[in-house]
Parts: sequence; C-alpha cells; structure tokens
Amino acid sequence: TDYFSSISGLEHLLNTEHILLQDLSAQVKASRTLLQQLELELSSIELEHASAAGDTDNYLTNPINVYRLMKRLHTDWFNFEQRAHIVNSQLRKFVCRCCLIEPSPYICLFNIDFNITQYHDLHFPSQEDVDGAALALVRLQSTYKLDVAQVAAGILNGIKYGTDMSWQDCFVLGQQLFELEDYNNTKVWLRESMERLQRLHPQKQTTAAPPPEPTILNSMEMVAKSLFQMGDFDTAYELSQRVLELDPARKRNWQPGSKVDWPAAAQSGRTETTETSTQLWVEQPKQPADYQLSEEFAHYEKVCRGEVQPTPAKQRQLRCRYSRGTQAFGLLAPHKLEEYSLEPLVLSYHDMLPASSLAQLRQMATPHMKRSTVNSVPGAGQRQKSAFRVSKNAWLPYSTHPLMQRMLRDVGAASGLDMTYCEQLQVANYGVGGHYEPHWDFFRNAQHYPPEEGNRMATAIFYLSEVEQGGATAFPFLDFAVRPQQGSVLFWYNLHRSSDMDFRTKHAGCPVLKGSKWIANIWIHEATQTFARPCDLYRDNEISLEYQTIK
Ligand SMILES: O=C(O)CCC(=O)C(=O)O
Ligand SMILES: [Fe+2]
Repeated sequence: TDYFSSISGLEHLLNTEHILLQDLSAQVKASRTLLQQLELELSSIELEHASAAGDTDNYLTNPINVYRLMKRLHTDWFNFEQRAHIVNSQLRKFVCRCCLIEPSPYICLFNIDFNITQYHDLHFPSQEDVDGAALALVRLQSTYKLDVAQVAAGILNGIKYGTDMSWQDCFVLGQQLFELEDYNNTKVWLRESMERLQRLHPQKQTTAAPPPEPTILNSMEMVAKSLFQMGDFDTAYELSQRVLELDPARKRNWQPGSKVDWPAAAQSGRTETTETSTQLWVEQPKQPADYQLSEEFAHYEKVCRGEVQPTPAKQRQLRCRYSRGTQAFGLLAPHKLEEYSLEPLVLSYHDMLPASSLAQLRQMATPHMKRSTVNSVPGAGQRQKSAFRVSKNAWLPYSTHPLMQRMLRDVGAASGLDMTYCEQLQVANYGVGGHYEPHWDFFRNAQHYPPEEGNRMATAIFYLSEVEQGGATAFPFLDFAVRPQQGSVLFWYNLHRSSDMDFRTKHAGCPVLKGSKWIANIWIHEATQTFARPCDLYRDNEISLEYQTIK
C-alpha cells in the first residue's frame, strides 16, 4: 500500500508518529532523569576523589574514608554501571529500531557498551574487603567508645578528618552489619542513617533533595522486614515509615494479610507473638565470641583508651636512663632506656633506627606482605586468617640487608642476649581498624618450636612508624599501653628465669584509629641464653599462674 495517493491512509502515518513520539519522549524523559541523578552522584564522588588525590596518605589512613572507598568501588560503582547501561539501552532501542527497518551501514554509537574490563590494572575490593572495613569501623567504635553520629560526621576523638557519610553510606553499613549478624550495631547505624535522611528530607516529600533511587528503597524495605522478623519492631517501624514518606505508593507492599502482617502489627501489638512471628523468632542473633564479652576484654579496651595506669607505687620505681648494655660499643653510644614494668621486665630503647632506615625497611617488606595468620586450633599446627589478628606481614631473613643485621646486633647489644636463635624478622603493617587481640608470644605447645632452640624467651618490637591515633601495644594485666614511637624498640621477657611461661606478659596491638602502623618483630629464643640470662635455682612461675585465665 502506498500512502501518498489518498488522505485516509495518511491518518495511519499520523497515528504512527503519535505513538513513536510518545514512546520516545517517555524514554528520553526517563533517561534524562536517570542521567541527572547519575550526574549529581558522580559530581559528589568527583569532589571526594579530588580531595583524596590531593592528600592520599592522609585520606587512606582514615577508617571512614577507607570504608567509603571500598563501598564506592564495590557496591556503588556497579550500581552506576547498571544505571548507565539502562540509559544506554533505552536510547539504543530507539536507534536500533531505525536500523531494523532500514539496516544502516553506519556504526551505531549507542551499540558501544561501557565496559570496564577494557581497562587494564583495575583493582576492585571483594565482599571480604568491604566486610572487613565495616567490621574495622565498628571495632574502633566499640574499643574507643566513639559516638556514631561523630563517626558519621568524619570526626574521630574530636578531630574532623574528612567529609560526612551520606545517609546511604550509613544505611548500607547498617545493612551490611545486619548481614554480618551484628544486630546491635545494625540498629545504631540504621538510626543514624534515618536521622541523616530526616535532615535531608525534613518533611514528607520535600523537593529539596532528589528522591532516593528505587534500589535503595527496595533495600530499606527488605531490611525493615528482616528487622521486624528479628523482633526489632522499633527500628523496623521507623525504617518502614521513612520508606513510605519517600514513596507513598509503596504502601501496597505492606498490605495487611500478607505473610508478615505489618506495619499494623508493629504499631498495635508489638509484644504480641502471632503464629507467624513465633516461627520467625527461631533465628536467634549470634553472640560475639565469649572473649569479647569477658571482663578481661573490657579491661583491655580500657587500657587501649589509656584509662588505666599502674599503681603510683609501681610507677615510682620506674626510670628513664642511659644504659650501656653489655658490649663496648654501649660505652660510646649508650641506649636511651625507658622502663614500663620491672616485674616482668618491659622496657623501650629509644632512637634505635633513623627515619631513613625505617622507610627502607617498609619498602623492602612491601612486596612480600601477606595477610597475617594465627594458629586455628591450638596444637593443630594449622594457620588461618582471623578477625583476631588483622594485619599483613612479611618474614625477611637477616641476610637480606645489612640494616637487618644491624637491628639484630643492636638488640643483642642492648639486651645482652645471644642472638643465635632468632626467628626471621617479621615486618607487619596494620591498616585502619587493624589490631592483634591479647595473646602471648611464647608457644604453649612445645611442638611449635624446635627443641634445640627453645621457646620465645624475649620479644623486641621495632616501631617503624608513628600512629596518629590508637595502635598502642597494650599489656592488660600490667595496666599500661605503649604508644608507637618510630625508631624505638619495645623489649620484654616472655618467660620466667625458670623457663616457665610468664602469663602476665599477655599483650595486644590495639586497633589503629587513624594512621598506618608498621612494626618489625624479633623473637629471641632461649637455648643459647645460659650465660646471658641464667636460670634461677628455684621455679619462680607461681606468681604468674593466676593470669592464665583464658585457655
Ligand atoms: O602490634 C603490636 O603492638 C603488638 C604485636 C604483637 O604482639 C605481635 O606481633 O606478636
Ligand atoms: Fe605479640
């Protein structure tokens, strides 16, 4: 049929144009809204990225920034990409329709997908990374008793380090903690997210800020339902109210009579246990490991916060002095020694390495760093990653560099110990939130060390960096924590003179609140110390047995 020969057929053409116009203008409008939203979000990330690029070291040593960077690259970026694809395909639909009618020899621009895999050397954080960053943030929150509103505002212990977290950041963190079964922290972060949202949209549907994206509303609904099922009606109710304020049409998702009858149920009989909710109560929140709930752990956290000190009588006995050590070299260059405890002996030698050597050591270790491990089951001999110890480390043989030989020699000269049987130098780096929970350095199982070398008699920790906040080495049974001072060496005996384990030496690396902590450990074994630290004639270990509380 032709259209030019009569008027009647032309009406069909007009009608076709009408439908196409409607269709395309709807697509363009939808795409424009999406693009505007994307543009807005991208420009805020651009701002953040520019501030990070201006001072990378400072940016990456802030736990809030680290969490947000992980979230952006893990969660947000793929969300952006998906939305960019939607815009892309909406427009392509139109162009390709033309191509279908009349195949065109031109390459359609919209056919080129945005595909990140075309770039090389891109690194993306895994789910484990994002979870690790979230757990680090809540670890810091609980160890240093940080106020959530302050953390969300980028403030750590009164110092404002960075930009605020958005309500979505707080929400995603809350959602993540829910999935990690940390329900107490879920609650505080969801509440913070709602407060921030409230500030952004003070009343129902104010137009000041763009409405949230449907995917985040879906997540909010999902979390609200799960919270309801877990019995946290207050948070669930508040969250659902926020969803309804933002998008009243979602009321349809909450019709009475559905499997979980709410929010009516939440409003009226909050303590009522209907048949459905009783069934849903089966899933009990997991409790954190017993040790984290113990009094000992609470005390350790206090020591990390600097809230406890040794008794004045003990403090009066402590000295800062010059020590000549045991070798002639000490006469010319005595060591600056600071005592923290006499029984058991814990002390620092200051200024043992210049800043240039510290940087050199960090650099040498960096390519070899791997996630630190701990013994999975005592005695099993297997090692695995653990939330108990979050850091990376590298083992370096002393023969690698004269600098390491010098470290070995200097610790020997200062302490008077024989350095024949030392483990390789262990360089470790803790990122923000990184820590090492209270532990002993000696092996309790004799199978873990070669009999001819003996147990770990002494520990020497070189501090290879300062830490802006947190990251002290804490001795919870001795009531003090040592702040890392670069170039200093912290030294103590892990064993009594009788070779028995000294349980008072339990110690920990407190979580790093702001900064990056680098240390190098030398563990000195007991076999060749006969003359350097002779045994006592009697066993002197009874005094420390009572500290062997946690097996
Ligand atoms: O990081 C610290 O301060 C302590 C490290 C430690 O105890 C260890 O590596 O065994
Ligand atoms: Fe240790």
